[in-house]
Amino acid sequence: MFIMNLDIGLEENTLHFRAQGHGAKGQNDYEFSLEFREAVKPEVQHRSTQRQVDIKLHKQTEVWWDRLTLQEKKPLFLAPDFDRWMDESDAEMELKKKEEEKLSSISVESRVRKDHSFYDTFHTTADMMYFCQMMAVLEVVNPLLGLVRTGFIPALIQVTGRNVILFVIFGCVEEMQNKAVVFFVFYFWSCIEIFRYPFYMLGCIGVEWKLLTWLRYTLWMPLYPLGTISEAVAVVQSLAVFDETRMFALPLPSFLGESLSFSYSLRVYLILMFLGLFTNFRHLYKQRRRRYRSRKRKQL
Ligand SMILES: CCCCCCCCCCCCC/C=C/C(=O)SCCNC(=O)CCNC(=O)[C@H](O)C(C)(C)COP(=O)(O)OP(=O)(O)OC[C@H]1O[C@@H](n2cnc3c(N)ncnc32)[C@H](O)[C@@H]1OP(=O)(O)O
Repeated sequence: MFIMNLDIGLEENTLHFRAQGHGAKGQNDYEFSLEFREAVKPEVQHRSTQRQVDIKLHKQTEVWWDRLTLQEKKPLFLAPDFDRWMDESDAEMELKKKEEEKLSSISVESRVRKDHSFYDTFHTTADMMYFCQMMAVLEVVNPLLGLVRTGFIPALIQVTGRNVILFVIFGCVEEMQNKAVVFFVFYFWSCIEIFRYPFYMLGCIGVEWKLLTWLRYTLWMPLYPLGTISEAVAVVQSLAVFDETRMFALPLPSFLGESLSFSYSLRVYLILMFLGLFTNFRHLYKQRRRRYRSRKRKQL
């Protein structure tokens, strides 16, 4: 049978079908209308093959219907497809299953959304971080001007190290901005500053809180290595991106090849990072000893 001139539509909850078919008995017109018992969604999907036309409609609300059509008497041509037939309890089960699937997809979605906030640290905090790190340049300027007794080299190592990570690795490489490592780097940086800056502020008005002083001179022990390790992870993760995008690649004379990837500079930087960690760790350890030794002497 060949089906031609197919015309299917839905008007006022009534399905209209019209087509011409060419089969064993020659050419025939086929036509029917079905008014549904309850409201159906206005979208009608249909698919026709040489043998049949499949029409798919969805109920407006997924509830059990006592019968399909508004008219009580079933049209003669209408026969159920028993492969898909469901009685009321089957339908209830199906609805329950769908409801459960919906609920579990909502909870997965909200879990994913929560995870997103973890991966979205950069976009939510970058502006604040840029501002703070630009201000942090003063930490290098202050000892130079003799305003504070901070070690110049340790301050330079710390500020330069953080700025390379923030402005170059995270700021310039979009692929890095959604990575979880951003969260860890920012977290370890911030953890110490919550105590260090209030310690300085109180120092300016000649106040000392013992617990705050202890935290300022102790927390760096776990935080500095953790901070440096997270920074190293960020640098390692960015190497491939620099290789691929050729961003900041150094142009070379043609006999040496096209360009030298920035990732090579970063490999050298990785070594400097651990030298920087060692220098600052030693510096902070000395500062701690000086602090507590001088206090003990004062107490004696
Ligand atoms: C040459 C460039 C080479 C580049 C190479 C790059 C390699 C980079 C690798 C770096 C890798 C590490 C990156 C960083 C990671 C992290 O930060 S992880 C998180 C943990 N971090 C920390 O715990 C470090 C915190 N930072 C610091 O402690 C300091 O910034 C410091 C410079 C490292 C150490 O400072 P220090 O010399 O001990 O001095 P101060 O604490 O600053 O104190 C000196 C005295 O001055 C007073 N003072 C200082 N600043 C102020 C201020 N703004 N206002 C008021 N007073 C201040 C301070 O109170 C001290 O006074 P006294 O108490 O009377 O001694």
